[in-house]
Amino acid sequence: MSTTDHGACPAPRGPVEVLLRRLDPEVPLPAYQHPGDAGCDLVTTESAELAPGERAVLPTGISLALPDGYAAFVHPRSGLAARCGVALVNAPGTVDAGYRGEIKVIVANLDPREAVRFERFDRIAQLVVQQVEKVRFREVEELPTSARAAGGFGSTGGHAAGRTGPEADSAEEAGSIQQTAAQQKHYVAVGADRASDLRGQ
Ligand SMILES: O=c1ccn([C@H]2C[C@H](O)[C@@H](COP(=O)(O)OP(=O)(O)OP(=O)(O)O)O2)c(=O)[nH]1
Repeated sequence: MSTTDHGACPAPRGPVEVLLRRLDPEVPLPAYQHPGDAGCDLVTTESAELAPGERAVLPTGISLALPDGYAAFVHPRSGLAARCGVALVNAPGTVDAGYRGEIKVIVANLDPREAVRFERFDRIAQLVVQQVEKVRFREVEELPTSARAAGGFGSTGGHAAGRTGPEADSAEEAGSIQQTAAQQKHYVAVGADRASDLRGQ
């Protein structure tokens, strides 16, 4: 469909070709699960077990040559995060266009009580490839004004705005302890799905 058929909507772009090398001959190629998905899944080629609070750097068995002007970002999988407490320590990990080494995933088990186990070829993260701008910094004495100015870190209200003094802090603390107990009940309820989420079944 051309641009004129849709008014202001640009025509969809075709996929960008990215050169990929398998470092493990059996590793499946990263694949998008659904049309329209932003990320394709990365698997671990090594099994691993992480105790609560432990982290590991897991190999994916692939390396890439991204075109200039692109980068790939290693993002967490929300199902693993919600069901197992698995996070990526450096999320999102940045894979530079010039990097030719194996892509690795730095996983951490944030669950306070349960270990998490990854088997070979479990899907542990997703890779989002994006165009990135190269900028040239120009130093100035003063920046142009803006509506937000230097406001940040809760300046528009909400959770962080309440934490202003010792009393507010202890009320927050009591609230968060209650919340943790409620969350732990929820973890037990969803725990049965932990294994299936790793494999996406
Ligand atoms: O989650 C990640 C993050 C990075 N990398 C690879 C690709 C990236 O191009 C390279 C370097 O990453 P980064 O620049 O984040 O690391 P650094 O600690 O700044 O190291 P360096 O000094 O090598 O740039 O490591 C991964 O495989 N997985």
